[in-house]
Amino acid sequence: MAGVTGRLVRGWCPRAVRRLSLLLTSILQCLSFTFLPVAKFTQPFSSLQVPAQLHMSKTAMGASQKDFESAMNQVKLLEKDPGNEVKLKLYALYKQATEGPCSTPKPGVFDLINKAKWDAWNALGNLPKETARQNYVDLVSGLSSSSDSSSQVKPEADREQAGYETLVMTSEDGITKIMLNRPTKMNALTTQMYQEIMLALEAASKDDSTITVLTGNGSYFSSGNDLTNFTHISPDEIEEKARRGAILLRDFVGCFIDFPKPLVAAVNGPAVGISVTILRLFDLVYASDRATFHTPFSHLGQTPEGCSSYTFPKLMGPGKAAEMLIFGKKLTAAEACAQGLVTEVFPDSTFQKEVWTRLKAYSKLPRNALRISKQMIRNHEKEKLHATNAEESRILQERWLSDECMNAIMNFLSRKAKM
Ligand SMILES: CCCC/C=C/CC(=O)SCCNC(=O)CCNC(=O)[C@H](O)C(C)(C)COP(=O)(O)OP(=O)(O)OC[C@H]1O[C@@H](n2cnc3c(N)ncnc32)[C@H](O)[C@@H]1OP(=O)(O)O
Repeated sequence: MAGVTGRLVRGWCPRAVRRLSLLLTSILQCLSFTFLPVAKFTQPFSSLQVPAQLHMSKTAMGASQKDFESAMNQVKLLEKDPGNEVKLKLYALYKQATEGPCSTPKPGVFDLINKAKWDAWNALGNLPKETARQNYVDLVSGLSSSSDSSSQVKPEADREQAGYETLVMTSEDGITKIMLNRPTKMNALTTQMYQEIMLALEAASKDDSTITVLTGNGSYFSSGNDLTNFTHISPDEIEEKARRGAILLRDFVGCFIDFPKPLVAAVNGPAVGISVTILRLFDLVYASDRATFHTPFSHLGQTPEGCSSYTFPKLMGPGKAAEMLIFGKKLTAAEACAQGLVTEVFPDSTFQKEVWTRLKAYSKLPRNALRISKQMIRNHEKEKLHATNAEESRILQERWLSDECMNAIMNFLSRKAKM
């Protein structure tokens, strides 16, 4: 070590050489931690949760305390992460079986994980302790057998993460891919989808991957907010729905603002509304030349979100931002690239191959350096982004109650009926 340092700094004073040598030694020590093998995933889920609908099959007999304890031990030995949804079910059943119905105060909206756990437990209502215990045992037994069989066929690196209904989440080659999966509805974002994306981002931020990618299944990246989110609401519920929608929007966009690792959008096709505005919160945006970028907010009686009222004028100047955000001008992929919204455009025929080859190469770069550099670039404006997000959500809450907005949504929904 001292020899290497000595060669590097020939001609320096001995004290400086000693200091540099010490510094290099400590850097190498730190790096050695980075290369330690990742411990096998055996995180205990004992504090986590079986669905209420996991019927009453054996409930009449009831699982014994011994069966229950043995199921808790089995959970700790699971080799495959059963996914967030199942973990939440395990958690809720465990709490119900041991403490009875949920009576603790509801965690705040920003406390995402504890709120999801509280919601799952609370959803079990007055399910009797014995039934919860039996359902827990049934669920774990199902998990153990499926984990036995799946481990024989699926390689560790390519496991699809269970528990999402509107997404497909996979981790492979240091890349976690979150794929929007409602291709027949152009990946329009339902309330459930916003929530699942938040959970997926939370999981991706903590997993071993280097890069996280958001993409769409089918011909669209996403057609934005699902306009049916605004339907089936009785007049006395409207204000409460708008209030909750604004909270959901703020939390959703907040997850992108705070995401700690390099985040890439692989825009496989047209993008509309919120799926366009959040792109400025990604570190790289790769687009197929078939993609278009459309924010028809005024047409819908709505206003910009995803921090675009701040990021777009800063990126492309107020005039170009106004064309998009106020007048709803749709950009081609090449135009979006010229405005800096898209990093690079690829021919649709080679989009997948080129993007994934590029990302696989990037994912081999030192993970911590990528993460720290991303945070250095992003930290400057985080506060401003959160303030913008809160303001945009507040204004949209009012817009959703306006006649302009309601009429525009009714027009869209009645369009098919008129055809
Ligand atoms: C709490 C969060 C708030 C966040 C606020 C966000 C603001 C926004 O995102 S605003 C943008 C909202 N999105 C739109 O305005 C797009 C609406 N959709 C369309 O204009 C067209 O569907 C589209 C141009 C995307 C595609 O047109 P086509 O190629 O003609 O396909 P179809 O219209 O036949 O679509 C197939 C199928 O999907 C349904 N669909 C598509 N997008 C949406 C959507 N955003 N909301 C609800 N449903 C959507 C469409 O109705 C069709 O369904 P079926 O009729 O049942 O086949």
